[in-house]
Amino acid sequence: MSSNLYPAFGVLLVDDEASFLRSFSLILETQGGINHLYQCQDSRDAMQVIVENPIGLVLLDLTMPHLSGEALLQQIVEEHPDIGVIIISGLNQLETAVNCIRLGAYDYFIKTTEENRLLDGIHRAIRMQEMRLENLEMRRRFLSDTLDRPEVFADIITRDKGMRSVFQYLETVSASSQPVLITGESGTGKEAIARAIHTLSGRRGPLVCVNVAGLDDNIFADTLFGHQRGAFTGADKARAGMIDQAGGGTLLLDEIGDLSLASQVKLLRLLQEGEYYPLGSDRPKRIHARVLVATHQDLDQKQRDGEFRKDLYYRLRTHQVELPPLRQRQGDIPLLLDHFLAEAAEDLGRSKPPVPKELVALLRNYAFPGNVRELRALCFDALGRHRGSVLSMDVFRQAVGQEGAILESEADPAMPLFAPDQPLPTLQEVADMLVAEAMERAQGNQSRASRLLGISQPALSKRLKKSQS
Ligand SMILES: Nc1ncnc2c1ncn2[C@@H]1O[C@H](COP(=O)(O)OP(=O)(O)OP(=O)(O)O)[C@@H](O)[C@H]1O
Repeated sequence: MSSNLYPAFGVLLVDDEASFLRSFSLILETQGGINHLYQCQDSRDAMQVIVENPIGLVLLDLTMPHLSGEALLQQIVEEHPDIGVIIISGLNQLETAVNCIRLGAYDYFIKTTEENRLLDGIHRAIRMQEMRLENLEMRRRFLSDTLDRPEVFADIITRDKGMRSVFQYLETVSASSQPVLITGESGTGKEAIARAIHTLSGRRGPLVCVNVAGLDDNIFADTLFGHQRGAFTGADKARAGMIDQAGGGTLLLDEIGDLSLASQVKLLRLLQEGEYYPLGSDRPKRIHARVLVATHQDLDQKQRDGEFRKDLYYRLRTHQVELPPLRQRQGDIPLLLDHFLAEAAEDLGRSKPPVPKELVALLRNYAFPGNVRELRALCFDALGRHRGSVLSMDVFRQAVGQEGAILESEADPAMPLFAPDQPLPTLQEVADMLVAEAMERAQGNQSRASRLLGISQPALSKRLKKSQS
C-alpha cells in the first residue's frame, strides 16, 4: 500500500495550460494536503493515465484542443463510472455547468473561485469517493466473511462475531485518512485496536498516544502543537509537539470525552484545516498524522447534554467502532483465561497449572467492570499466588464477591426475575432448582457443586437424598 498519500486513490488533474497544472498542483499539495496527484496536459492521454493508475477523482478543464473536457467527461462516465469528476473551467456559463452535472460531474467550479471554496469542494468529492469505495469494500468483506490481514489482529484474542465485524470494518477503512472514534468500556482493548489500525494503515511513522484527560487548554495545545523558544516564561528551548512526533504516522488521543470545551475548538480547527500553530509561532504547520480518538464515555450523550461539541463529534465519528464489553462476549472468557494464564506462567517462569472447570462458569456470571484488563490482572494475581496442583479459584471468587457484580438475569433491569402474573415458587422449589443447576455445572461432582452453593459436601448430599426420596 502507498502510505502517507492522501487520498488513498490518485487525483488526476487535466488541463492544457502547463502553468495552471504547476500552480494548482502546488495549491492542492500545500494548502489542501492532497499529495496523491497525477497530471495530464494533453486531454487525449487522460484515458490512458486512468487505465494505468489508481485514479479515483479527475479535476477537468473544459476548453482544451483535440479533445474537449465535455467529451472526455462523457468518456470517463461511460467507461469508468466509479471515478468522480469535478470540472474546473475558465468558462462561467450556467448552461455548460448544468450540462456537465447532467453528464455525471460531481461539481463545477470556475478557475477564479476562491481557493478555499475550491479546496472544500475537492475535499467533499474525495470524501464521497472514499465512502463509496468503503461501502463497496465492506460489502465484499461481509459477504465473503474474510480478513485480508488476520496477523494484524493476532494479539487480540477473540472468537466473538462482533469483534470479527470490527476487524473487517477496520480493514475496510484502514486506507482512509479520516479519524476513527473507538468507544467501549475501560479495558475492552481500545488501545490494542488503535495499534491494529495503525499497522493496517501501513503509514510511515510511529503511533503516538496522548491521554488528554485532565489536560488544561494550554497544556493540551503545548502537548499537541509544541512551542517555539521564548513562547512563554520558562520556554527556554523549542519543543516539538506530539503531532510533529507522530510525523506521517498515527496520533491517538485517548479519553477524548474528557477534553475541555476550549481544547475541543482547537482540535476541530486542526481536523478541518489540517494545520496548526506551535505556541509562539505565526507560521502554520501541516498535520500529516492520522488522528484516532478513544473514549469509554458516551460521546453521543455528551454532545446532546452540551458537554461535547456537535461539530467535533460528527467529524470524529466519520468512522466509529464500538468494542463490546467482556460480559457480552462470554465465549472469549475461556480463550482469554488460557491466554493470560500462559502469559503469566511464562512471565513468572512457571508451568501453567490445570484450571478447574467451575472457574469458567464462575467468570461467565461475572460482570467484569474492568473487562479484559481485569481478567488479565486476576490471572496474573492467581498465578502469582498459586501453590497447589490445580489453580485455586480464591482470587477469582474474591473479585466476584467484592464487586458484587454477578450478572443478574442478564443484567436487564426491565426483566423481572419472576413473571408478575405467576405465583412465586416456594423456597424449597428455588433451593431444589439451585441444587440441580449446581450439580449440572459441576458435572455431577458433589464436592464442586457444594463449593458453588457455598455449603458443605455432607449438607449437599443430605439435600440430594431428601429431594430424591
Ligand atoms: N482481546 C484481547 N486479547 C488479548 N489481550 C487483550 C484483549 N483486549 C484487551 N487486552 C489487553 O487488556 C489490557 C487493556 O487493554 P487496552 O489498554 O487496549 O484497553 P482500553 O480499552 O484502551 O482501556 P482504557 O479505556 O482503560 O484505556 C491490555 O493489556 C491489552 O493488551
